Amino acid sequence: MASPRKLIVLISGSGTNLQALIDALNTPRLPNATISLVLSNRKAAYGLTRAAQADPPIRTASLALQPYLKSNPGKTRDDYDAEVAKIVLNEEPDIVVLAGWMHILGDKFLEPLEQVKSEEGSARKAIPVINLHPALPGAFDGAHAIERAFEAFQKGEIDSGGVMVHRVIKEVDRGEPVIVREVPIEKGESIEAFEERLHKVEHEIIVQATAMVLDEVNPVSS
Ligand SMILES: Nc1nc2c(c(=O)[nH]1)N[C@@H](CN(C=O)c1ccc(C(=O)N[C@@H](CCC(=O)O)C(=O)O)cc1)CN2
Ligand SMILES: NCC(=O)N[C@@H]1O[C@H](COP(=O)([O-])[O-])[C@@H](O)[C@H]1O
Repeated sequence: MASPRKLIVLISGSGTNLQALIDALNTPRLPNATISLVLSNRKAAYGLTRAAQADPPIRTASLALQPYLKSNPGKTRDDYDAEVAKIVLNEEPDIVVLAGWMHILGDKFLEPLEQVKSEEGSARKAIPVINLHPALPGAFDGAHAIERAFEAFQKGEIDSGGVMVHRVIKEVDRGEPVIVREVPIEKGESIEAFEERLHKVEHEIIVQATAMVLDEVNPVSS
């Protein structure tokens, strides 16, 4: 059997989508795959506990922006992004999955992943980065998308929310969609009820999209 395809998962919070990926590892939904590292930009993220409690345990790391800047006087957000890229590239992953990673990544992260050098120094293919976003393409880019969609529904501006996994580019949430799923909002339902249905869809598509993009770069049969 070929060596397992390597995921790195970036998180900031509870990690329920990370858990969906963990639960799918080496099943027909995500065959011959391993999560080599879970990186959080918040050290208190419960997703780090989920990774540590996985069987087998998954390596974790955390690097928060503000403490990084405080302990490295003179360093900038770009330096932080470059450090995140270094951590990621050190793992030599097949794919990077942003699963609730709440930090906008700049060129100092994106560029090194676009031009990964092989041992001989020749450029080889990019490492894909995908992101889970709880909105339809172009609807509610950025943070707090669920709340914004629900509010727009209350105002009669939309009748459906949605979820997508998209490729990550510099423009936030504007990368090519990999999977898009509408999640209708029901009249009179609470935001909690809407969110619960939406998260269920997230937990499905994050696994499906990861498997799809993994198969593009390192097919399971290879
Ligand atoms: N270059 C890109 N970086 C990121 C993308 C992307 O598409 N391109 N997706 C985001 C995920 N995301 C929405 O899907 C998102 C996350 C966070 C923010 C944001 O405003 N972050 C603030 C800090 C907010 C906080 O710490 O609570 C910031 O980075 O200054 C917007 C969109 C991940 N990165
Ligand atoms: N803009 C990015 C964004 O809002 N991402 C959202 O963060 C949550 C992470 O949940 P989790 O930590 O339980 O996986 C998910 O709902 C995901 O769509």
